[in-house]
Amino acid sequence: MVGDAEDRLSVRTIAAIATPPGRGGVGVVRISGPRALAVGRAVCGRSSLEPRHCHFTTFRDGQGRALDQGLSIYFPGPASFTGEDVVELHGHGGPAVLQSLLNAVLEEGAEMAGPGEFTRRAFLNDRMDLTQAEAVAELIEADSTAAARAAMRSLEGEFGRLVEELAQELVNLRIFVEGSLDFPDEDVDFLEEGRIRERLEGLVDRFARLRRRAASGVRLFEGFLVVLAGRPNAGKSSLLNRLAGRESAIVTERAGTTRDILRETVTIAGFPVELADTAGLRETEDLVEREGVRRARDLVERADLVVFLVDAQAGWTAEDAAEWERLPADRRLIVWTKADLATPPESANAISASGDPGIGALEDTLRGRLNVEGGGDALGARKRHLEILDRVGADLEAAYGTLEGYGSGDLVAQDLRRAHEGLGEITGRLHSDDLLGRIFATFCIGK
Ligand SMILES: Nc1nc2c(c(=O)[nH]1)N(C=O)[C@@H](CNc1ccc(C(=O)N[C@@H](CCC(=O)O)C(=O)O)cc1)CN2
Ligand SMILES: Nc1nc2c(ncn2[C@@H]2O[C@H](COP(=O)(O)OP(=O)(O)OP(=O)(O)O)[C@@H](O)[C@H]2O)c(=O)[nH]1
Ligand SMILES: [Mg+2]
Repeated sequence: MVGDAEDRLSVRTIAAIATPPGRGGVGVVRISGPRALAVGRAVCGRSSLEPRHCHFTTFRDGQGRALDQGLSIYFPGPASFTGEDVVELHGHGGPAVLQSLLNAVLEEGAEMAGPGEFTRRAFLNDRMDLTQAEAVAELIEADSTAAARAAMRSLEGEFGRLVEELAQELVNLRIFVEGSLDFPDEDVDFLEEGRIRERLEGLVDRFARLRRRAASGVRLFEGFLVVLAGRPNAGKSSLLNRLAGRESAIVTERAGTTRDILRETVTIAGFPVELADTAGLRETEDLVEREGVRRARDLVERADLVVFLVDAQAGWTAEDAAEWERLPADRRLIVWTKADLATPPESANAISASGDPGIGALEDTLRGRLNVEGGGDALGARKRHLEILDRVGADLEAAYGTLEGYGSGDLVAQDLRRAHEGLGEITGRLHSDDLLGRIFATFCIGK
């Protein structure tokens, strides 16, 4: 018991300003750890704080100087955000007053929290799994309601639950396959009895659906890069301005107007899309323009989609054909411009500054090509998750392939074990200090 008490006290009591820097109506200092109540009582000058009640208090420093008036709340562990004793001081939201409140708390023995340390503790105290802890950060980072909704699905545990369900099914399969290894003579029977093949098929399907929903969630945060490319004067800058809804780029009748890359972010079906206007593609002696063309060609390589604009009046030239051939074949789209001056080929994507055809059809085409329709069931996720899901997917495919091939239980078992371990890294069932360090380092202090 003495050991327990010592363990408990060796845990640092942490504190930080939980509200963003700057001025606001209210600002919050949060304290968590074994000494939270003692620290809170001292700063609030009260001998008691009733659990989960709001108290109106004058906060004071060690010399009894009044710092602020506010509300204090005590959440006894484990029924708190971190699972530890938590005290919150809700003061006024000014930088100096909050800093003085935090200083008083630190003087009473609390220590400054590191980035994400509150949420890290919530995870380590089993208040949430790793997908939920990461969803807290995603929810805070979300810039669109669609992204926030996806983060909320993960915060409520949907992502973690789906991963756990798949992991459970993997356990069941592993029991059958590894069981078959102990009885090599009955190899085939064991595998037959467990209907391993159908179940693995089902697992691969469910897994692919989860992968798609997580990828959609990552996209909601990271967005798409759409590059407007084409010959000089094709109308790239004009299109950028129309899609952005403002006169962002210089438009003139002179070919070679744009040299720098110009970026505007728009929202398509809830996804952030970065549009990049680029220098018209051509060989040129002009030093500045040549650098612009080089940058345009570089950016095209990183685009999720290249919209290749062709001047309908000038028609499809040999130069257009040559430039089109240089674009990545699976990520390019032709759009005819200046449809008010000449008729583009039938059923081609066409736009015109005159408004007929308008930009609505092009936006629909972009939606389709970027495949954003599936955003409605997105799960808040990060690149880290996709990397793991890709690895696990490859393991499952390998297991299936082996089973199809010659049914060696040994290799199948190995692949399934690897897949199972991968899923553990998502929820944090398997975690290292190093992994947690990398994840929580990206959080803000006070979270
Ligand atoms: N003032 C304040 N607002 C906040 C937070 C906070 O820490 N403080 N949060 C921080 O991110 C979020 C809310 N998260 C929280 C999660 C759990 C508990 C909590 O006390 N849980 C207990 C009791 C639950 C209950 O009464 O039903 C528990 O789970 O046992 C509190 C906040 C957003 N708003
Ligand atoms: N009539 C008509 N003129 C257009 C249309 N789109 C662009 N233009 C004109 O075409 C000229 C070139 O347009 P820009 O948008 O600057 O073309 P760009 O592709 O950015 O050209 P560079 O920056 O030189 O590569 C300007 O005079 C525009 O007003 C259109 O749909 N109809
Ligand atoms: Mg331009």
